[in-house]
Amino acid sequence: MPAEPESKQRLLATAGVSVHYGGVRANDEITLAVDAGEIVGLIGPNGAGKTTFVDAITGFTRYTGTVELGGTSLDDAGPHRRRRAGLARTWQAGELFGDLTVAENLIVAVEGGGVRGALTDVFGRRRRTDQAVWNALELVGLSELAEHRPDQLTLGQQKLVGVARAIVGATQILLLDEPAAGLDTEESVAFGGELRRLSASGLGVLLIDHDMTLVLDVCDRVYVMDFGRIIATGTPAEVSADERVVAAYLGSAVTS
Ligand SMILES: Nc1ncnc2c1ncn2[C@@H]1O[C@H](COP(=O)(O)OP(=O)(O)OP(=O)(O)O)[C@@H](O)[C@H]1O
Repeated sequence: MPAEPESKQRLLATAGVSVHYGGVRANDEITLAVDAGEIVGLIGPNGAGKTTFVDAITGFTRYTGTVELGGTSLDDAGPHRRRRAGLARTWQAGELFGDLTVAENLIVAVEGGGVRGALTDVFGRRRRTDQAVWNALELVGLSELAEHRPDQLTLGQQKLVGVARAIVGATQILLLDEPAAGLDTEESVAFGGELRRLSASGLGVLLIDHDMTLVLDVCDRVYVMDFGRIIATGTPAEVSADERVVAAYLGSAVTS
């Protein structure tokens, strides 16, 4: 077997991940990898099993198979330990707190325990949090908007706050579940540029989105899921030319 190129550092590796919901085989033997600095797409029709996969690897739903981060198994770890190990996710409905500033939205996420507890925490802990919050905002290019409220931001910027909120603290892999939903073409292009900048910092990104232009533009590799299985994988050019993928998902939208 050919050796992996030395420059690639494997961060996330799953093997044979399967999830059953009653009689539904929501994930069927999913084997997938994300390297440092890489953006990997996971696409497929509604109900294909994409969110289930994120739920499984982040420890929110039971699975069989194996999930490793940096060569260490996470299979016995709950969601909090997986997050502390460096696996971060966004949620499909990732609304921000409208009454809090951008920075406060991140502080609440990292410290938990409610808004008041987070904002009145002891001095030392706040300082560490402030640094982590600042770093996350820097990574998505929003540090100048830290004291703004969400309604003073464009929708694209609000989406980036959601990304920053997910990566506060040590993060190796970022799992993005439909992060560009609702963005217009221009905002989606700008969002994609920020994702590329973010991955260039060494983060591995798994991007789930129905915006095919975004996925095919920013991803290094793409996995295509249908009925819980991976039906194709390759570069954006390879998967968009794959007949099975076109039949299952892409239709004429991308090929035209
Ligand atoms: N908690 C659950 N209990 C039972 N069935 C579920 C549960 N979550 C998902 N499913 C089923 O598992 C299958 C995969 O759903 P999933 O939400 O993972 O798909 P998806 O690819 O993320 O879809 P979408 O693109 O619409 O978000 C579907 O048949 C769904 O109805």
